[in-house]
Amino acid sequence: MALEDSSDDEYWGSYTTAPQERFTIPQLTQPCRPERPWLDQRDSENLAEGGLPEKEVWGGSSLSTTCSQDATEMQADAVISVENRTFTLHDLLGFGSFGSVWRASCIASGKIVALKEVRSSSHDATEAAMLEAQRLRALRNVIEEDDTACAALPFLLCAGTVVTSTDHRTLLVMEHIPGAPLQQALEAGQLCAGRMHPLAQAFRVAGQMLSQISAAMFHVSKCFFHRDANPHNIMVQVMTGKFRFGLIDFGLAVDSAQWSAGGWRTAGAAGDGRFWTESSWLLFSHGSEALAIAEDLQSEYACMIDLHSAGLSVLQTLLVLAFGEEGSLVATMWKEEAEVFLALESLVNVWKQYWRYASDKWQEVLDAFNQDARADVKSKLAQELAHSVFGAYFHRLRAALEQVLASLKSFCANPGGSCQLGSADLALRVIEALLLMISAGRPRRGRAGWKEVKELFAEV
Ligand SMILES: Nc1ncnc2c1ncn2[C@@H]1O[C@H](COP(=O)(O)OP(=O)(O)OP(=O)(O)O)[C@@H](O)[C@H]1O
Repeated sequence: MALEDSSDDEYWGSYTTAPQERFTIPQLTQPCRPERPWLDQRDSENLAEGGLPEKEVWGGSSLSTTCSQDATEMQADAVISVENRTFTLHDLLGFGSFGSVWRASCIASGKIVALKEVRSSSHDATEAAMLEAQRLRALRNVIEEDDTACAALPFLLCAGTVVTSTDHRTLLVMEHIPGAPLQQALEAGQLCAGRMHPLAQAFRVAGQMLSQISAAMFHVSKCFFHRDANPHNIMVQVMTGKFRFGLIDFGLAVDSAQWSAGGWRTAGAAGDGRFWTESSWLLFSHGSEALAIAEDLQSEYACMIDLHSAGLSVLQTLLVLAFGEEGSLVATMWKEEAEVFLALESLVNVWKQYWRYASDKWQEVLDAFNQDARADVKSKLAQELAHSVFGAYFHRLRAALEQVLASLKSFCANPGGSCQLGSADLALRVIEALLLMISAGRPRRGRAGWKEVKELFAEV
């Protein structure tokens, strides 16, 4: 089977370290950054052919480019100008692979914003930062007066590039999404229950996450596939027992209509492999021709990558909160709920196996990426038929979810006992949503899938 040229691979952001044995959540530490082959060759050709004329880059307002010998250093209290507006930097929100993101305030309005700095010495990297700005600006147009959805997205406020004597500095000023990345919040135990039973808390968090993310993604999917929707990029804020979720980092987003109509053939797999579909692994290991002749998997790749990765993120959150990092059963079994607990226990066991396998494979990919041995790892994964192993895990996860669903239905049919699940009805909806989202190579869903999930949580 012919392998794709390695230049088709897109950059996987900050996922240079993957967890080893823990089944739960990615490690926080992200020490080394590889090179930045983040723009795939064909993208860069499109850009070079004039795909983004300078004046149109920012979707309406012109690109602000200034020349300077010396760009102001990013540090607390520094005053930074972007497109005729000035901002004071406060504190560092995070490092991405491409730069730092600061909490800042607009001096004129006092509005709190997130200000991302991307420094680049290559033309391609600067254009990719511009492309991200363009996507963030386009996001605003896709929201149809839906406040919940708006709150969850980092709309662009303004952007510009400073050309210094040594490099280009692109600044993106966007809506500040409060809170912390989900992965970080889970590790720090920020979402754990107070007095509530961990299972009830797990379903409550998962329900709110599904409700808010589906409301935002229902709109976003009209325009984009995010391609990296996972606990690194899902933000969560805890506010007196409520959770506010958001989605950041549209650096890998693609036009969803073009993508579903075949555009997927021209880009490599992107994002964090632990949240990929079977079809993403097939594309990565065997190349796009192999995916082109696998009808169902092609359809999955063309329509379901965000649903699937967000679904796995919710499942991980649910299980980490319900069972703790070791995946052990903390619940005292009550007779009425015993069947549900047993089904959940089977689910967590399959998840642990899945997570160990996915983490190992992803680590192999990252190691190869850092050693410039991508063709070798693809060939190894192709020989092992790794995509089929992923597919088998997704079938097992879905079967375990079906079991939980059946046990919940029978529990709901005979109510009366003590309920540590909190609301059994909410638990049912969470599991139904996960079955809509986590894919085992099933055909088309796309926006329809987000609509179905959104409707499940309409009144939550
Ligand atoms: N709009 C925002 N509001 C609040 N915090 C943000 C926002 N955007 C980014 N951050 C913070 O900055 C960090 C890095 O941002 P981002 O992921 O966009 O950078 P990146 O260089 O694209 O990273 P990656 O390596 O993940 O691709 C995030 O993990 C988050 O903590």
